Amino acid sequence: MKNITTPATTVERLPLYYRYLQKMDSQGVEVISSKELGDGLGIPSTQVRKDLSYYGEFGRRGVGYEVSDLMKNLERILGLDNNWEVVLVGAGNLGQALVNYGGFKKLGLDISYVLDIDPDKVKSNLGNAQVYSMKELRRVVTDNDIRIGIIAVPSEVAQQVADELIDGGIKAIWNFAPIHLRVSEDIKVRDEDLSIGLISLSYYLSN
Ligand SMILES: NC(=O)c1ccc[n+]([C@@H]2O[C@H](COP(=O)([O-])OP(=O)(O)OC[C@H]3O[C@@H](n4cnc5c(N)ncnc54)[C@H](O)[C@@H]3O)[C@@H](O)[C@H]2O)c1
Repeated sequence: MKNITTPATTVERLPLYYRYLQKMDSQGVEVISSKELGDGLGIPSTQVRKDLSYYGEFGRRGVGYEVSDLMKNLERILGLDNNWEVVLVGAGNLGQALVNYGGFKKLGLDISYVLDIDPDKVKSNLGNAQVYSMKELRRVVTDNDIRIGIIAVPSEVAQQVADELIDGGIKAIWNFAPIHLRVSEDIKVRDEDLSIGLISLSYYLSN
């Protein structure tokens, strides 16, 4: 696999391809061209072909890609064939919305464990997950060999929560708290800030 030099922008587009293929598959589409795939996502077909070429030779010239075959390859490339169990810290407004969203599970990403510091929330159920006390963090993470954690706590405590997750064995963090987390190089952090999307729309309307 040539993904050592794969540009980050290509990696960001792979989930879009995968999701679109899932949609096409559910509609019974068996073969798709790079043009159809690109048109569905607003991405030039040349870019689609280039992105996929980092990972091998998929599809046939003049015919296109077999949808199920390309999906399987993307599942492998994206690690979605692993069926990751995910731990979420912070059963507040955002945490509840994330747990209740059914789309992650369809991608093989299951928010199976939720932790919170609030005793009123501990032992309650959130979606299919039970809420655990923070005292149980290490046990939950190590016993279940969980590698991915989501942070949905106030920013003042996010670093401390990140440290606790990492101590427990978490290797990748999806961080929704609006702070920059300090972590060692072997930990992958993905910051998510929905307000940036809204602010950028405000910017475009103002300029
Ligand atoms: N990135 C985004 O787009 C986005 C959108 C909304 C909220 N946020 C951020 O997500 C975070 C949560 O927002 P919210 O609206 O759900 O807040 P909230 O107050 O509704 O929920 C926070 C939860 O974290 C728990 N908590 C507090 N300290 C904790 C600790 N030390 N350990 C474990 N749990 C702890 C609280 O008990 C509560 O259940 C905030 O940092 C907020 O800024 C980000």
